[in-house]
Amino acid sequence: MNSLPIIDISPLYAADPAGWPAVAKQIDQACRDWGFFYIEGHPISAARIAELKAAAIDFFARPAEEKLRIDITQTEHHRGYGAIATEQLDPSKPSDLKETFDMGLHLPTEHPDVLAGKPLRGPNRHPHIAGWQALMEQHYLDMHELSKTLLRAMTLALGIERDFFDQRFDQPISVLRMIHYPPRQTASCAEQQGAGAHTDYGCVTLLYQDNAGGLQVQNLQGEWIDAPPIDGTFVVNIGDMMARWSNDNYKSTPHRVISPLGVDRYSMPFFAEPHPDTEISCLPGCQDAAHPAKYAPISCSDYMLSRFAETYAYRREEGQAAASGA
Ligand SMILES: O=C(O)CCC(=O)C(=O)O
Ligand SMILES: [Fe+2]
Repeated sequence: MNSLPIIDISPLYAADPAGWPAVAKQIDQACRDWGFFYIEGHPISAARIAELKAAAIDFFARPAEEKLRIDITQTEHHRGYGAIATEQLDPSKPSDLKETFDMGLHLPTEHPDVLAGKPLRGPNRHPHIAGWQALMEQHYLDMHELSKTLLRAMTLALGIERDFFDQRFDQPISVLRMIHYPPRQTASCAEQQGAGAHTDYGCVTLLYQDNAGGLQVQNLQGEWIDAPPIDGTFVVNIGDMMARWSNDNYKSTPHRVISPLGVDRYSMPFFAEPHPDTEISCLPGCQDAAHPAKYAPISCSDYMLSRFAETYAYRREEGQAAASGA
């Protein structure tokens, strides 16, 4: 087992449900074996992806002072631009050689969640680039729908109500991120990584990667294997919150990015996370007398904040407060 499964999800879009269970079974198996797989046959067009990549190249090439007008470290709601070395995904390595743009569900300042000061709730911060905001907002919605299609397939395999995740992913804290990895400067990857080894915090990640290469996934033997770019696909992986929700039936697998030498790399993960008040407690069907629930229930937002604190120095106090239930 040294290459990730590729699953054609197009039958999930057929009105006739006869083809759904076979796809659900493949997804379920891939989540148990690997926590990682590719999907093809999804509805996101090549033209959309090309437009997004062009937008990413334009934005990240702009002067630092322009990008830093929406500095993520200066916002309460974790939106906007993260300069190189803002994140350190692997604490045993130097900070990540990448820059990022993050957006979420836009909630205006008068929304009750924002007025109540709920973490991760608030307005987006977009660069002033013609067409940018409309493109990103449309893509956010389309990725949200795609993630719900995958989650619905999981409910079939897990034997839970079909709308279990639909309800919980209403008004989500999902994040759409653009990433630019400048070319690696050193021959050895030990001291300079695009993204240090990590597991994702959330439920399901859907990743577009361009054709530069560099994503690696750890297999069961602990070896790093390449997850090469495959045109027209997204790489899907399970995050820690879903591993916890599924009582570790679904795996959250370490991965990293070793940026190529001499080539800029662009990627775009969509991190699907539920509504912040969602209780993450062992899913029905994932526990029995021989396999009791391993994890205490926790709210989605408390879990996310405690994990952010490990990656971003500037969010540490808030994360410690969440972890201690303050
Ligand atoms: O850029 C990539 O290919 C992967 C990024 C990633 O793993 C992350 O942002 O969590
Ligand atoms: Fe990741």
